[in-house]
Amino acid sequence: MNDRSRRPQGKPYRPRRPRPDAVRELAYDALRAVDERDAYANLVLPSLLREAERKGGFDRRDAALATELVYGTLRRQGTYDAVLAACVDRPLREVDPPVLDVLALGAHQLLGTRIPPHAAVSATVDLARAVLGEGRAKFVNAVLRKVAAHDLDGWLDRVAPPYDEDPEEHLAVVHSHPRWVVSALWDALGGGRAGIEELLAADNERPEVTLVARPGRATTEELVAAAGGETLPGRWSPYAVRLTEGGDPAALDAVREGRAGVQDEGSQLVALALADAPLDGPDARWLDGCAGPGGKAALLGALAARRGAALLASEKQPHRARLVARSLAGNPGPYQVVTADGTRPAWRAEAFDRVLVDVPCSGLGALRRRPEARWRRRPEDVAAFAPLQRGLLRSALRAVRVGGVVAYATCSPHPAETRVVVDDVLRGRAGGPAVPAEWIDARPLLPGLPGLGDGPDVQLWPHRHGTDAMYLALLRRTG
Ligand SMILES: C[S@@+](CC[C@H](N)C(=O)[O-])C[C@H]1O[C@@H](n2cnc3c(N)ncnc32)[C@H](O)[C@@H]1O
Repeated sequence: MNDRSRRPQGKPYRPRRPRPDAVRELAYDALRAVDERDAYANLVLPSLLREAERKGGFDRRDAALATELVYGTLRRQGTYDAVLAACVDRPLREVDPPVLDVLALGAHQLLGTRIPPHAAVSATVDLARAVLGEGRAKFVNAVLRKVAAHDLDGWLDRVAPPYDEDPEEHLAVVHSHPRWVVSALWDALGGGRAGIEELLAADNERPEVTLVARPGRATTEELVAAAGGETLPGRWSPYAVRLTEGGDPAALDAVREGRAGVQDEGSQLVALALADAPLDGPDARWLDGCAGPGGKAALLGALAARRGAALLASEKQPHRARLVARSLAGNPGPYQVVTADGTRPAWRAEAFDRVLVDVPCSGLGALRRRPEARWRRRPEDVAAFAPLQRGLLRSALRAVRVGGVVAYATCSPHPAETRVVVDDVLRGRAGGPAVPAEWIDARPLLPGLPGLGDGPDVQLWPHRHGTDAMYLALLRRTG
């Protein structure tokens, strides 16, 4: 008698259809949202995690694994695509996107984690059965068995061209960046192979969560005590605390009450350098012309309050202006939040003593924070920002009084968004009159930071400074 004949009469046979484990199912849902709806992983994942925790049976370790699977799969997508292309007998663009997402999730478990290979394959095939069906699960199984034949280094030897033959393509595959991004970052950084490799590797690391204790509102000691031991002081900013074990910043009272916030040290340094730039004459009116969502505005507001200065925080997008208002709520000194287009300002010329314009940009300096961003950006995006960046800088220079200081900042190191924009505006190139202004050497305003180059502007780097790749130019209006 075989097993089949022993089944109780009347109960229909159902092939085994195991439930995939909840962690992988959640990771797959996040990858689909990023792929299908252009969602941002750092927004979609927390909401999926909250939902899973609400339903129960999903603990902190599950959340950590799901986060690692989603972020790692997205960051390493370029490398995994090269590996998968070698294991699939048709072009990857002919493979359905949901199947590719499952394959990439499996490849990450096999090549980028310590999950044992048999567990990585079987858990991913279970997921495939549930979300793709039996036929495609067999395909997933066959492909992942091929992927499992080598470790990551073994695959890189096979799929990346030798560095000597094609350095940019080699780095693109090994460090999982689009080739044009490798090229752009290398141009901006300069130097040889070691530096660019360190930068690309830093982009693939999960950044520490850094907090800012807004001066006069919270102290770093308070944050360290509340965070419970797993912290380090900031590398450069006296107001920074690093949560070395991650942790949940929203659980801290100071963060919930807006007295502290989550803020990369690079962003803190931009606000501090503007506040500390030498100034003759009055120092009473400060402007943040591109304030949303409000991180730098909140630090500037606290610094301005200590000096008896007032801050005007302006933002074009109404929903982002609301976020600015939230981040400034409770600021101890005078401030106002307005919704305004910074290129057609609602304020008088020469009304301010210090002005920040942290302009919209390609974000190539913050790739470690947004794992999918590098695959979404296109080379033409970089040039597309330039007219707006020039317009905002010109308006900022008109808004500041003679002798006052403007800080121009980007979270991109691309010269077309940084030095070229500033030079164009100072020289009256690219469609606008020259505004009389001179450079201020920004380097002494970032004390202790190594490798700041020849100045007068400053470019920060993740691999050198542990910050996002923020750019800062400081200018003084001269006429
Ligand atoms: C890089 S973000 C600023 C980040 C902000 N300084 C912070 O630290 O939270 C640039 C901001 O400029 C805003 N923006 C874009 N075009 C603008 C314009 N014409 N005038 C004013 N703000 C603008 C964007 O909506 C975005 O919120």
